[in-house]
Amino acid sequence: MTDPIGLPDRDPADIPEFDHARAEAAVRELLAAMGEDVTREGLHDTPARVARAYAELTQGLRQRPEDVLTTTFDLGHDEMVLVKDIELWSMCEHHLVPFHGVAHVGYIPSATGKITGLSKMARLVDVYSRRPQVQERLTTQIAEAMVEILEARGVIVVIEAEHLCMTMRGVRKAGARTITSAVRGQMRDAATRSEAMALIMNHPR
Ligand SMILES: Nc1nc2c(ncn2[C@@H]2O[C@H](COP(=O)(O)OP(=O)(O)OP(=O)(O)O)[C@@H](O)[C@H]2O)c(=O)[nH]1
Ligand SMILES: [Zn+2]
Repeated sequence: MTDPIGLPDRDPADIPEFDHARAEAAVRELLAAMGEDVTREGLHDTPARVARAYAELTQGLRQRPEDVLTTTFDLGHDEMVLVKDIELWSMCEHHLVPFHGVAHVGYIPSATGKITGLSKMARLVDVYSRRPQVQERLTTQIAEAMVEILEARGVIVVIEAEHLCMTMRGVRKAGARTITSAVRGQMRDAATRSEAMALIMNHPR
């Protein structure tokens, strides 16, 4: 699969194991750069903890979308399926701080009615969220994977997220939400798209 936003899509098999020793050394350096005393008791296990946390937060780099979208049934269903409000936590690749929000993923199955388990759509969101990301790429990657793996005739992905790099630092605009969408195939038809958007936006908030 090609990455729509500039990155060659790396095969997870080509990505080396998370290098814990290297990450620990880097965290120790970062603490030292802050002026912290890296030998003080409270920080003793911090480099190892942070390394483990980042290994977890970036585990999507080592996962393939096709491995999570495996369960397909052939029900001959050819109407829209939409899973709303899938919680997501990702990490902005500019500042390595979180952005979080929800993803809404809808599709119209292939002509043969190939559908996937609903939880698999949420797993797909995780695969792409647990990487250093920008919201636009995250949105497009989810849509492309749905098209390519499920051969979906139409796909819509809408992500609403708050970026902590805009909230806890920088411009400090708490509550500002960024909305991105990616629409493919039959979901581009005006009527279908507006039906999907109405279902997505009509959430009780
Ligand atoms: N398009 C896009 N921008 C993002 C995303 N996450 C963070 N950013 C932005 O990336 C930009 C990086 O801008 P720079 O000027 O290089 O960095 P900076 O000096 O830290 O910028 P400020 O955040 O404005 O302080 C900022 O405007 C962020 O808001 C994202 O998912 N998509
Ligand atoms: Zn950021």
